[in-house]
Amino acid sequence: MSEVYLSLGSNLGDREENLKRAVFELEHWEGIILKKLSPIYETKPVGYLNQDMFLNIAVEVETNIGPYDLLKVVNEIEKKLKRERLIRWGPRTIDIDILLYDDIELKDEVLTIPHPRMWERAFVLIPLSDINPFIKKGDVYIKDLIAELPDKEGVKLYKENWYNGV
Ligand SMILES: Nc1ncnc2c1ncn2[C@@H]1O[C@H](COP(=O)(O)OP(=O)(O)OP(=O)(O)O)[C@@H](O)[C@H]1O
Ligand SMILES: Nc1nc2c(c(=O)[nH]1)N=C(CO)CN2
Repeated sequence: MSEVYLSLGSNLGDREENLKRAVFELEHWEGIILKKLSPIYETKPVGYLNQDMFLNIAVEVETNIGPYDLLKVVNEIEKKLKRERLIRWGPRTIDIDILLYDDIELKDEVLTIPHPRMWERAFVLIPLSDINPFIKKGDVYIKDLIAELPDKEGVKLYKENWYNGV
């Protein structure tokens, strides 16, 4: 089994319900074991600023599904939650990014792991550090990366203990 960390975000529709439904899908997917969930954070949009606030979480799963097939699972769950890609980095009911998959490094036209922008995003690293503060980029712990990120002020705790299924 592999240890995988995911980042989930929603800023369209019932954001919390979208996150719950996505986690429910992951939890009940064959070959995926839900291990840890972060609290929910409300976060200022980065990249494309003219959109509503996001709710973001990080999730740890164990899985025997390989990285490329896991991406297909992620895309299927996004489709199930009616994700539409209207504007790059724009509003979405749900977005699921694969952050880390064991210690593998992948970079091709389909999949890049570690996720290429995770280290510069407080909305990713703050929930991730709740799950595992010992994750490092090289020799640097993520809490020390967070301290340097300009968007860390835009990440606010929204709700803890928000999911009953785990
Ligand atoms: N680690 C990854 N996790 C999820 N998708 C990835 C990853 N690496 C590459 N991709 C590819 O990126 C494509 C576009 O992803 P998406 O439209 O969700 O980008 P985004 O989430 O809006 O922006 P960002 O990638 O900056 O978070 C996906 O269809 C997928 O093929
Ligand atoms: N706060 C926040 N900003 C974003 C997010 C997100 O999940 N949260 N996702 C993006 C594209 O993946 C772009 N910008």
